[in-house]
Amino acid sequence: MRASGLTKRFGQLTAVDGLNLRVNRAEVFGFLGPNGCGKSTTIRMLCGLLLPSAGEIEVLGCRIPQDAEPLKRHIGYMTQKFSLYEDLTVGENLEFLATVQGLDRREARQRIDELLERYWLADRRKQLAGTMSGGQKQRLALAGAVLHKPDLLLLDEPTSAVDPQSRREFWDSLFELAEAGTTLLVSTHYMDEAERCTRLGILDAGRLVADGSPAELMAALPGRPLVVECAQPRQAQRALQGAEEVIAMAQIGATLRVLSAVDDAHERIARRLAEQSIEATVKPTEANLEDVFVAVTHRPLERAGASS
Ligand SMILES: Nc1ncnc2c1ncn2[C@@H]1O[C@H](COP(=O)(O)OP(=O)(O)OP(=O)(O)O)[C@@H](O)[C@H]1O
Repeated sequence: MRASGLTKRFGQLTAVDGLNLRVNRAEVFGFLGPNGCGKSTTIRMLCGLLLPSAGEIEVLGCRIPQDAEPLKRHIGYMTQKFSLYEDLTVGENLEFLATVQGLDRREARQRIDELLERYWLADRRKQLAGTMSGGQKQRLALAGAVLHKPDLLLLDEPTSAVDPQSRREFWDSLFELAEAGTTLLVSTHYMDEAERCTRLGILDAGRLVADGSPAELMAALPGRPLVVECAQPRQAQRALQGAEEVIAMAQIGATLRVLSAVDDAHERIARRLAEQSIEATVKPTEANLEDVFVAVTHRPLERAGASS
């Protein structure tokens, strides 16, 4: 999948701004970014549901939007909001989708049986979809999205409404699909999910601000992360605000994570805090994706993942 100069304007707002993107076959490409940075808009353009204001898209050898119709048979799309029929049973939802996808009756019956088994839904076939838990609904939505064996699956924050255990199971299912050759593009707010992607694109205000494997992004981090442990992390954050050696800061639980580009940051930060009579321990720490996120978006993670 390739996109170049991809842009979407809604009136005065440029939601996606000149995005260049390349996703290779069987890759698990993660889209990471704060709320409203343009992830959903990009995904909707990539699967031909939304017309770009400018730019070119090529998916599985087809040009979007010109060839969007034949491409629909080869791609699957799953949104963060449950979009199946709550007043139909699990089985009826899949049967309906199989009809929409043009599967013949025998083929549909076989495929539905297979997917109900694979996604642990076999004993829920007759249950109304609306009465299932968040995790079960997402498994059903995934079964629906892969019913026609798409080559490319686009998932827009598929795990935002499910608990950590269900998220892990859901990701196991995604890797199973990738292993079988499906290309996956998945947007997420969660760092643990981002870490599992083979490649990541970080979006901020409609622009791609980082692109690479999690290891590459961490290696390219400008500077070294430090952890400041003190009784009042917010007070420490205020004391370091605007300091020239600080690239970015984020409060993580009871500690403050500080990114700095200078070699003697450790001593300089400890001195600044001492000058303001803030008792703190400053320690170097291993870089993680959260640091990359904070460095490229200049936003703390809590705010980025606060809603949806
Ligand atoms: N149909 C629309 N009309 C007007 N503005 C829109 C429309 N769709 C999206 N936007 C705006 O475009 C921007 C990007 O929205 P988008 O939903 O793509 O972000 P996102 O990164 O998916 O956010 P979230 O993580 O909250 O789902 C936002 O400012 C949003 O309000």
